[in-house]
Amino acid sequence: MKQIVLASASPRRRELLAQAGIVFTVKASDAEEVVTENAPDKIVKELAFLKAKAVAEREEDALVIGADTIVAAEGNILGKPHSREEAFSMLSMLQGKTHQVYTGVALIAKEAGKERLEVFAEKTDVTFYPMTEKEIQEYIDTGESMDKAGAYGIQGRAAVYIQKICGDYNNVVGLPVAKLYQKLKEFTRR
Ligand SMILES: Cc1cn([C@H]2C[C@H](O)[C@@H](COP(=O)(O)OP(=O)(O)OP(=O)(O)O)O2)c(=O)[nH]c1=O
Repeated sequence: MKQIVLASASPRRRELLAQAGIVFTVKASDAEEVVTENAPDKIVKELAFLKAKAVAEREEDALVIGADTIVAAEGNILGKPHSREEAFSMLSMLQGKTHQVYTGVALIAKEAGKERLEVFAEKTDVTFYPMTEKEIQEYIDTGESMDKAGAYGIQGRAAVYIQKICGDYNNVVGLPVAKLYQKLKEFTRR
């Protein structure tokens, strides 16, 4: 099989892909993340594609994987917070309710001058217990908010506020490895 390249700077995506037993190299994407879509599943697919494309342009014979994660809550699209205040308002929106986490994945295979593309999105519902203002402030103090969509990481201290999830846990952490593995099987068979 041709070389697999993960177009991501995210240590979590790296760990999840390695956990799936996939051998790969990492080349962080410098894609400009410009969104033209409105629906959350379309946004993550668009961004995953842009990230994969930026790396695939520099490859001759490789299968490049790009991914993007966002949170959708009551019509709002939440990416990474830019400030403490923004993190506070995101978590205030999420506490005591159910929201959706979307991860888009783009696969671009380049071989003998030809290019093939597969893009998909996976959704997971996440329900938060209610949080007091003090708990939200204390959570932000942990420093776990800033590099994560929706200002929380299910895999860290925020775990104590997760009442339930419906769907793939790994999708929330940033990469739906099970679906990706299935898609990779199909993709490399073709
Ligand atoms: C909701 C949630 C998000 N996240 C993370 C996954 C993503 O890494 C991040 C969303 O940012 P992304 O822009 O999807 O990815 P990234 O900038 O971290 O990495 P790259 O673009 O180089 O691939 O939020 C968690 O780790 N845990 C969670 O519970």
